[in-house]
Amino acid sequence: MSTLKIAIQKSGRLSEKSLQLLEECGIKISNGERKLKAVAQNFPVEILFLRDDDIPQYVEQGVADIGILGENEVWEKGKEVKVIQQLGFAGCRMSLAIPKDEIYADLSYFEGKRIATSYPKILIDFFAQKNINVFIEEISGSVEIATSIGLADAVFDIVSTGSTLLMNGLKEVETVTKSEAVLIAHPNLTPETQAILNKLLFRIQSVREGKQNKYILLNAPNSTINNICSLLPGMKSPTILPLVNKDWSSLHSVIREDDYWEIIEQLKNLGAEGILIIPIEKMIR
Ligand SMILES: Nc1ncnc2c1ncn2[C@@H]1O[C@H](COP(=O)(O)OP(=O)(O)OP(=O)(O)O)[C@@H](O)[C@H]1O
Ligand SMILES: O=P(O)(O)OC[C@H]1O[C@H](OP(=O)(O)OP(=O)(O)O)[C@H](O)[C@@H]1O
Ligand SMILES: [Mg+2]
Repeated sequence: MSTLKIAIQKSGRLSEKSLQLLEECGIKISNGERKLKAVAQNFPVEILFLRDDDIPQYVEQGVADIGILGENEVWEKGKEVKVIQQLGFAGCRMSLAIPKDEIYADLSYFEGKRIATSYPKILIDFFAQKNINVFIEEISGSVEIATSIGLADAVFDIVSTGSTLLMNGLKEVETVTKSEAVLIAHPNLTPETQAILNKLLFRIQSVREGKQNKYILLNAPNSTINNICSLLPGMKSPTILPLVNKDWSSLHSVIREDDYWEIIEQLKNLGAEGILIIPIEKMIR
């Protein structure tokens, strides 16, 4: 029987969330300490635990069928792989930073400067597009230290909270791009592995939709229930149930996580009471 080979990061920023996603998709993996390969007990997948930098190459070669990694690594490696799904975690930006006391006006600051980075390809492409000449110092980690040790004039690296830059006396001056974890696939999967991938994608989609939405229950006077329904259209339409108090109803619906603080004010103004917002584990439209 065919299996889908999934490459995930062995240890690092993406490891825990990648495993968690597979578990939320109902895939049971028992990875013994230090094992680099695991077979799921209840779904035809094999997990390969790798360095994230190597994942694009393995997926291009077909050693792994799919992989989970930061989109930044996909751009940097430039391999022949398909990005098939944004995964909504490991969100970060890739920025240029310079010593905090430097005066900065615009990108022309970087003309002729030395920039330390672990992402030379992304940076070369960026400055080529802007017609600015820079010298790149490629290093594989601790990039933010480069200016203070005299290796470079500026750095280009991943930024999330900005605290690494701050601790190293740097300021962020340009965001070059934004990245998050993505699922990539080999461009030509066999029909059998593609069928397993389709099942997995369906599960990922329902987990992601679940996270992006909330179940909402509330009580409201019958006089305003129609107005409330138009605020909360739900998946098909809201459910309305009578309360023992004949002038009131209970309404059940689904609301997007991003919208609910906004809408809750309006619901309260329409007389809604006893509003409950409940997490959804999986959602299938
Ligand atoms: N501070 C951060 N906030 C959010 N996402 C991040 C952050 N740092 C890195 N990432 C994302 O996580 C990915 C993996 O980062 P990590 O630091 O674990 O990589 P690494 O040191 O290259 O690991 P490996 O040993 O597997 O090569 C990055 O490519 C990026 O997409
Ligand atoms: O803006 P911040 O929230 O401070 O995050 C940014 C830092 O996070 C990453 O490194 P990581 O901590 O993963 O260490 P690494 O050097 O092992 O990659 C990245 O390379 C930055 O250094
Ligand atoms: Mg790496």
